[in-house]
Amino acid sequence: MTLDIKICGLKTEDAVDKAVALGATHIGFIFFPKSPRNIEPADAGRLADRVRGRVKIVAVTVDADSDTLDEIVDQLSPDILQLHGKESPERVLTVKAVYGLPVIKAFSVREADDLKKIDPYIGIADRFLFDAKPPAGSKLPGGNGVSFDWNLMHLLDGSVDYMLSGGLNKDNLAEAIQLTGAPGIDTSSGVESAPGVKDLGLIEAFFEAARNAQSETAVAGRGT
Ligand SMILES: O=C(O)c1ccccc1NCC(=O)[C@H](O)[C@H](O)COP(=O)(O)O
Repeated sequence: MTLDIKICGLKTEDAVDKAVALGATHIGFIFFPKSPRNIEPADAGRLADRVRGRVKIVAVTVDADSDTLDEIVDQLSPDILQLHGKESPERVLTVKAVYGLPVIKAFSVREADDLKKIDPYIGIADRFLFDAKPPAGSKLPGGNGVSFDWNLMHLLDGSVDYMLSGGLNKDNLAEAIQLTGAPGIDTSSGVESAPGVKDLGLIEAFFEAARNAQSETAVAGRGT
């Protein structure tokens, strides 16, 4: 099985081009004004047009109202909506019905009980994204560059499709993949030189780490 790789919080042509050239399956644009990765819908649309059809375009929003979502969908034409706030199952159903797009529902994780919070969304959200709880004082529900205890993922029903997220970088990716067997991974801070500033060298190193981790996992899995 190939690993889905999402590079999130893109704001520049060179970072978009690099991520896609290296094999990103998903790229994410952040629509959250407090984020250093926030982008205007029209600017995101122009960036997405460079690579449309070669990668899934993900719009990341946080408890966005309908007018905000209308504008984002109109200007960006995303393939997927990532809901990274406290959206209820009913809201997810409404969003899916109105826009006809799949939804990734994000959850923040610190302890085992946090994984149970997905239960009402099973059969509603198309995929889950597990991120770390924001550190105290953070203004951001995601993109904080912190990880959670990946061992918790062993508690998850194996049929749940998800992306692992939170503080992933070139140095910890192999361990995260080997420990969780995640079908998808997502990073933002781990490929940045400063908050909101993507680093082409770090993007390259992240994909190299992903390639190495996948081949090691395949070799390890062969004899079992
Ligand atoms: O990245 C942000 O600034 C952000 C702001 C508000 C909501 C979500 C946000 N990011 C969503 C993502 O999918 C990130 O890639 C994910 O949280 C992991 O981030 P990081 O720990 O920095 O790799």
